[in-house]
Amino acid sequence: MSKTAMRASQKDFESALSQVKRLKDPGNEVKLKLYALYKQATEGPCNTPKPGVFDLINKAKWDAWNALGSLPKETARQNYVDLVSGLSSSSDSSSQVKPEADRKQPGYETLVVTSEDSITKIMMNRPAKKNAITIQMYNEIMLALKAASKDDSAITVLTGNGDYYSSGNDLSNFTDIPPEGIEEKAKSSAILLRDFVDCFIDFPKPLIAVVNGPAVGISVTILGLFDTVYASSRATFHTPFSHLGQSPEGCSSYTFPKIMGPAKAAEMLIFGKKLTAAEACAQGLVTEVFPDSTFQKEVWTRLKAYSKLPPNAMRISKQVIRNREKEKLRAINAEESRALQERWLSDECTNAVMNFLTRKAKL
Ligand SMILES: CCCCC/C=C/C(=O)SCCNC(=O)CCNC(=O)[C@H](O)C(C)(C)COP(=O)(O)OP(=O)(O)OC[C@H]1O[C@@H](n2cnc3c(N)ncnc32)[C@H](O)[C@@H]1OP(=O)(O)O
Repeated sequence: MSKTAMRASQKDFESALSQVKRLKDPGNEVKLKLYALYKQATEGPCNTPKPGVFDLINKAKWDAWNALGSLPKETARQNYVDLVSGLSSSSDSSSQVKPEADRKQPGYETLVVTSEDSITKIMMNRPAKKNAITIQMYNEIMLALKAASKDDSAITVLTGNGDYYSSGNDLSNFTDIPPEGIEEKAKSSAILLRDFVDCFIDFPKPLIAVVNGPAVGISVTILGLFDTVYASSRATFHTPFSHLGQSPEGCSSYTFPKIMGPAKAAEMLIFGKKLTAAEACAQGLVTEVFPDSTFQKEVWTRLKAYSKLPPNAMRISKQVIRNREKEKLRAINAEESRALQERWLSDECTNAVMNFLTRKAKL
C-alpha cells in the first residue's frame, strides 16, 4: 500500500512529534514545513494576523502555514508523519560509521572531517560566522566523535577553519521557538547540551584541541575535558556567561577550579575575564602556545609523531587518567544543564541575546 493511501492515526502523529525531537537538525526549510504541517494538522487553515515585515522569523512561519491554504487537517497530519519518517530514515543511514581513510568524509555540512596519518581531524567549518555552533553543528560534532571513537585512528583533533576557533553557541539558536513554546525549547536545548558534553566526557581516545584563534563560551569550557590543548599565540579564551545572563557549562564549574584554582576560575566563569593564550597556558588550561606564524606546521608535526605511538597503550593510559572521574563529570554536566535550562528563560538572558541579534551588543 502506498504511504499516501494510508491514514495517519493520532497515535502515529504523536509518535512523529516525539521522534522529531530526536532528529539531527534538518535545516530551516524543513523545519518551516514541519511547523506549517503541525499548525494545519492541529488548528486547520492559517487564522492569525500576518506578522510585521521586521518580525522575520514569525513572518516566515506564518507564510509557510498560510501557503497550505485549505489543506484538510487529516492530510496535513499524514504529510507530517510521512515527512518525519523520511527524515528519520535518512538520518539513520547518515549516522552509520563509514571509515573513509585519507580523505574528507561525506555527510557533514558544518564540519570538515578527515582521517589521515592515524589522526581524525574534526574541523568546525562556518568561518564567516566565526564557527558559531548551530544545533546542526552540535549534532554533527557528536556524530563525528562517535565515528572517530570507532575508526582506526589513534588520536582525534578538534579545530576551527578561518580566523576563529569558535565563537561558542550560535545565539540565533535561541530564536527558533517550537510550537510547544519557549519552555520546551529550553528543555530540548538542555538535553542537547547534556548529550553534547557527555560525548567529550566519554570519548575513549586521546582528544586534542588545536585552538587556531579566539575561543568563546562552550568552545572554551569543554577544553577542560580534552587531553591536550595547543593554542596559537593569537588565541584568546573568553567565557562571558554573566554578561549573557547564563551560567557555566561543559563541566567547567568543576574542571576550571581544579585546573587553575578557584580564584582564577571565578574571574573567568563569573566575571568573564578574557585570557590571552599565554595566560591560559600559565594557568594550566592550555598545554603549549605556538607563534601564530608557525602554529599549523609545528602542531601537526608534533601530532603526527604522537599518532605513531601504540594506540592501545594511549587509550589505556587515558582510561587510567580519566575513568575514575567520569561518573562525577556526568553528574556535574547534568546539574549545569539544569541550571542553564532555567537561565535561558530569564529576562537577563533574553535581553542579552536580543541585544546581540539586534546588533546592539558584542562581546
Ligand atoms: C544549546 C547549547 C547551548 C550551550 C551554551 C553555550 C553558551 C555559549 O557558548 S555562550 C557564548 C556565546 N557567544 C557569544 O556570545 C559570541 C557572540 N559574538 C560576538 O560577540 C562577536 O561576533 C565576536 C566577538 C565573536 C566576533 O566579533 P567580530 O570580529 O566583530 O565579528 P562579527 O561579530 O562581525 O561576526 C561575523 C559574523 O558571525 C556572526 N556571529 C559571530 N558569533 C556568533 C554567535 N555566537 N552567534 C551567532 N552569530 C555569530 C555575527 O553575527 C556576524 O554575522 P553577520 O553579521 O551575518 O556577518
